[in-house]
Amino acid sequence: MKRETPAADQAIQILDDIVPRELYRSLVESSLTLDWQFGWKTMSNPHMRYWHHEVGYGTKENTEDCMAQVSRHRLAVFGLYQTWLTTHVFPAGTRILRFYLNGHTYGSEGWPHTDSDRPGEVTTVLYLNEQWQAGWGGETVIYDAAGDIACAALPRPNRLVIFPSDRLHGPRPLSKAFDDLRVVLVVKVALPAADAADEHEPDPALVAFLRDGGCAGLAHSGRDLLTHLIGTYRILRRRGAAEAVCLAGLFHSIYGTSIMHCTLPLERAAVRVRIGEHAERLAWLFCMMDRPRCWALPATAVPLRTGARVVVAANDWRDLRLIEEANLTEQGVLDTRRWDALTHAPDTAGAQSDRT
Ligand SMILES: O=C(O)CCC(=O)C(=O)O
Ligand SMILES: [Fe+2]
Repeated sequence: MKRETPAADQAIQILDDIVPRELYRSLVESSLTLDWQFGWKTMSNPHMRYWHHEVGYGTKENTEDCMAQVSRHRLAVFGLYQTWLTTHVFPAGTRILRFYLNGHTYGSEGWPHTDSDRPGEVTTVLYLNEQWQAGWGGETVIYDAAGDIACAALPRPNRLVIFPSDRLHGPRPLSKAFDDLRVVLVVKVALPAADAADEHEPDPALVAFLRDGGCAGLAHSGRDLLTHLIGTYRILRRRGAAEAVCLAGLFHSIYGTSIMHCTLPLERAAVRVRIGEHAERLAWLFCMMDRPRCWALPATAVPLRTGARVVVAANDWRDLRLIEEANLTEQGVLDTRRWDALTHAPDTAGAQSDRT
């Protein structure tokens, strides 16, 4: 009986060369420096063992966002990749549940499995081998409901495969002719529920306060300042940042900054009443700090625009960097070099809070 070729499976996407080239190269280079552990297994066949490096510290049962752990990895490029995924591939409100790399050699195999049985979750597989020959095998195969092959993707360089996590899938064995490590970067996400669209929006009363203060009339990064502030708030919410940090992000340049000189009629006391003392102080510090110079300096002597120096507490310093990262991401100007400077700047923050 002649079998019809199945129509393209809409739920599966194979995307070539969409990860920015510099980011991809950096991921490949980073994968060569990792401490790999052998013995990772797929529950569907525990006899099959392979190499593994965990970045997101999640498990299959995990439903919590692990973006913060990914950002804390020694290699900043993983944070950069998750930022790219959650701003360019997935909608606002997407949570990252798993983030790891697997390595297979000839003889160390995976096995067909599902990643989750919860609906609304999606698996992404990025191949990190810089060349691939068809004869080497190692395709990621995604099966249909009848257990037949719906899609087979060769692990080609800079190829990203995306499919629902509840679909049966797995890597095919490698040929003996392949004498290297097949490396995949796997990120599993939970898409936002359709009715949770507003979860990442700021309080309309605060937006009205900023608009009344003149933020909508002030040009910023090709748009107006209010749009930029709301975008920064959304990014921080997506990252799971604390409420005060998100609010500081929403107000982060209202007093002017070393880059943007503005004098909006916004009184510190009025802002404090609306977003709380802690958030206001973070916003004020962010405006006053001599950025970007301060990121390369220790938090024990943070230079302000006035020439004074203050001591910033360790937690506040980390939160201020998080705001800067969201601020630059929102403007689309965060490149690897800037990210590294932010995340690897001296972290010798002061023990007590500044009193400015
Ligand atoms: O290596 C692959 O092709 C698939 C990886 C995978 O399915 C997983 O890590 O859950
Ligand atoms: Fe999987």
